Amino acid sequence: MITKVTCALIEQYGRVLVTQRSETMPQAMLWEFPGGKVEDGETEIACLIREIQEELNLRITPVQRLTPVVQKYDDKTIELIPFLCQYNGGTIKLTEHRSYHWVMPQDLTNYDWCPADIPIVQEFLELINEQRT
Ligand SMILES: Nc1nc2c([nH]c(=O)n2[C@H]2C[C@H](O)[C@@H](COP(=O)(O)OP(=O)(O)OP(=O)(O)O)O2)c(=O)[nH]1
Repeated sequence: MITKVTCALIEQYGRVLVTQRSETMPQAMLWEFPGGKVEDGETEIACLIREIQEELNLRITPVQRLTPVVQKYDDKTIELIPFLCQYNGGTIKLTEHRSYHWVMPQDLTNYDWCPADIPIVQEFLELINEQRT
């Protein structure tokens, strides 16, 4: 069974939002793009909007689906589905995470990422470089 998980690359003023998982979550203390598991009967986009509202109190619009990553962990296999997202409003209130940073793209590789996020960071950096050339 593969668990579908969506995650949001929320951009604002040239930075992207990254969140750190708490001590009590699976993949504890690692950095990720916020999001969560798709519920039965829910679309990926509805899931992401709901999760970002619940976890961060932010309103977003997913605008571009990037390449999903299948990752096996000890207890489960996930398909992590990333979306580039537009920030629409709200002030961050953390309900689950330990912390968050707004990060310049060139600094993204300095974080200790959940394994599934590493290819997503790479794809995001390639996209940004294409936009610049
Ligand atoms: N939200 C999110 N989860 C990620 C990312 N990368 C990554 O490996 N994951 C993993 C961590 C978790 O094992 C799973 C997401 O589930 P979740 O965030 O809803 O975790 P949860 O605390 O509800 O987990 P669980 O106890 O119900 O198993 O995907 C990411 O960028 N964003």
